[in-house]
Amino acid sequence: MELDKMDENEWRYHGEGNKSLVVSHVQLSIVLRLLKYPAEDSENPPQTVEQAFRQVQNIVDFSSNVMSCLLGEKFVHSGEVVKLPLEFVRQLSIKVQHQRPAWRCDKVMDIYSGCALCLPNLTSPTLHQPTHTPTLCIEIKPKCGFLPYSKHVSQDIKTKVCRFCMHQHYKVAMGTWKRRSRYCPLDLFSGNRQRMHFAIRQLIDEPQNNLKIFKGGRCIFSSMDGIEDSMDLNSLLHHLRPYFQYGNNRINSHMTSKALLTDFIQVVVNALLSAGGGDGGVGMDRRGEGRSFCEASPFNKERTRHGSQGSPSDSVLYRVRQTQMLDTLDIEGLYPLYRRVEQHLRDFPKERTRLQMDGPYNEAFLEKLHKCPSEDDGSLEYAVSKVHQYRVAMTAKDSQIMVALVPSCEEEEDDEGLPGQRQHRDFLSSRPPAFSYSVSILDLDPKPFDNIPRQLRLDQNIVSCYLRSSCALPKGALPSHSGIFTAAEREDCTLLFHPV
Ligand SMILES: O=P(O)(O)O[C@@H]1[C@@H](OP(=O)(O)O)[C@H](OP(=O)(O)O)[C@H](O)[C@H](OP(=O)(O)O)[C@H]1OP(=O)(O)O
Ligand SMILES: Nc1ncnc2c1ncn2[C@@H]1O[C@H](COP(=O)(O)OP(=O)(O)OP(=O)(O)O)[C@@H](O)[C@H]1O
Repeated sequence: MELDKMDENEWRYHGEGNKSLVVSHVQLSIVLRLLKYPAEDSENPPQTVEQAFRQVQNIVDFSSNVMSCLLGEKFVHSGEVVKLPLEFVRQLSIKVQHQRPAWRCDKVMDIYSGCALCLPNLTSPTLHQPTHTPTLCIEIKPKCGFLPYSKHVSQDIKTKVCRFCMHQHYKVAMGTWKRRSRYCPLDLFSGNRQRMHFAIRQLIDEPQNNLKIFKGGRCIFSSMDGIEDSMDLNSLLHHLRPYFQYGNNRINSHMTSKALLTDFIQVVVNALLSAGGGDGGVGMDRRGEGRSFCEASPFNKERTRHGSQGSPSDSVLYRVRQTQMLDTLDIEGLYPLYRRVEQHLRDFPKERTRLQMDGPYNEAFLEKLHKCPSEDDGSLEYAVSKVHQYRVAMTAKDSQIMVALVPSCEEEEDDEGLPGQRQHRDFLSSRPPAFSYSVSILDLDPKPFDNIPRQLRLDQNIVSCYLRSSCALPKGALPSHSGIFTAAEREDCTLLFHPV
């Protein structure tokens, strides 16, 4: 890629989240991830070019020096900061505007700084021996996979029902989504194949922003139109069918939709549970802590034949969950420590730099993260360490897992994997046809220190809303798939939520 000869026609809209917009190159297997700003800032850039550059560099450093050590290098692609010509960025912004989902247009692409992150395109990895079959890619945003076990948790419900399942009630009440998802992260992270299968099936039924499927680098299944349902199961099955017609199925050219979906999910489960060997990151083993079932999950516990032992310690799920569990105190226990740090910074503003509240994310930061007294000794250092650990856990709770699959055939069995991606590659050799695969973790940006009060408010709102809506359900009734709150009640909700 020659930065001085950038042509917007060689790039297309790929996707976006809350903070960044991603475009992919039409030929090369790379993407550019550009910052987004609130639309009201579109006339005046909210930060200088230097600040934008620092922000993107911080993302790279946080990913490569911190998250990669915890999650395992093989899963993490930190990319590099690039400085793009402003005219190219402006033209690109115009070109992609009409493809952006309306619900994301409260933010605009940064057209002022020219800074972007260049990453390998994980939805269409280049193969040493190119195959004619396009890569199939599944992106899952699993969210928090454990129940808090901290003594600081004030509401018993938080130790029984997971944050995602409670949050679903709040999202529906607020009109974010029309229906609640029946996906539960504790099922996905359980390591139990039946529960994982069930979890992925629920994601397919109600993808929200937790599931996207790509074929040949193009998104073929998601609910990116927000509350308008855009996903179509039949169309997904149509795309999947050629990958799963095998043996007798191929000859008979008929495979039931159920069998097709079962095989597809099985391949994804295999990839999520598989190892990849090598480095495994440096997380703490907390597998035994906390309950492993969420009471709101519709998965019937009786169906679990062999219990849930947790995922293998070298799998992506294990690494993500271990890192999430650096949130040992829960937001309720963390908040007083945030206040301790905040008070100190108010008294000594220059300390913000020494304490690395906004980076740099280097070895010294990692050391602060690890060197934490086991008990609160009342020190600033303890509070800072815990705040840093919490922010790292937040990043892991909001990250995405990308599984890229390519059907493997004998001629390809000697190649060296999915190049451009340092992670492992293996053959999934169970009943469905063998696939070579790569697993990556995306969106490993640092979460700002100043977001912590918002986290506490959101936590209180979610719990209040859940308690209110679960009281509204008849005893023993399964959660319904419709909003519980009227517009007036929604207003009322806010009165219940305690201000911080
Ligand atoms: O707080 P949560 O759990 O709702 O997570 C936010 C996500 O909402 P979700 O519940 O996944 O739909 C939210 O995702 P959406 O915009 O809803 O797709 C963002 O990922 C947000 O992160 P950031 O502020 O952009 O860095 C996320 O905020 P952080 O809490 O990670 O800062
Ligand atoms: N390296 C990559 N290769 C392929 N696709 C990518 C890559 N990075 C991001 N994407 C796609 O772009 C989308 C948006 O990226 P990302 O999740 O990083 O945005 P974000 O704004 O940080 O998200 P969030 O809402 O969590 O803050 C992803 O969901 C994914 O589909």
